[in-house]
Amino acid sequence: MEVSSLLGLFHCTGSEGALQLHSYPYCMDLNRATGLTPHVDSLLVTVLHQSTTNELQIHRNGFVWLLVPLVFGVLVVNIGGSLHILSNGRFPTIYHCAVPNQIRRRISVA
Ligand SMILES: O=C(O)CCC(=O)C(=O)O
Ligand SMILES: [Fe+2]
Repeated sequence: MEVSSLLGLFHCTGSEGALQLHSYPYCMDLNRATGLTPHVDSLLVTVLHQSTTNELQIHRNGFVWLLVPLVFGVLVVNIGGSLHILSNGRFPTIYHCAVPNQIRRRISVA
């Protein structure tokens, strides 16, 4: 399916989207901090920049959480639930979360 067709389904006019800024203060006691709880993104795609720490985790094979490596200058693309449905699962969405760091504040832009 062409991107223009997908945008047509959502009645996008070419400038739809949202910018989310996340700041996770450091927390020495991780039992007292939740970060961003496990979820799937709902829209087509999320483009994420992790600036300081690699506390983004993805859920694989139904039981294991993997850390997404922090690579300088690299953006993470999360497939959203809408794209999962529209592509009949060809582009599967992924369950993910962000946990706080014990010594450094985490900042991300999505
Ligand atoms: O801060 C992060 O790394 C995760 C952000 C996220 O999952 C989102 O904005 O949907
Ligand atoms: Fe997300």
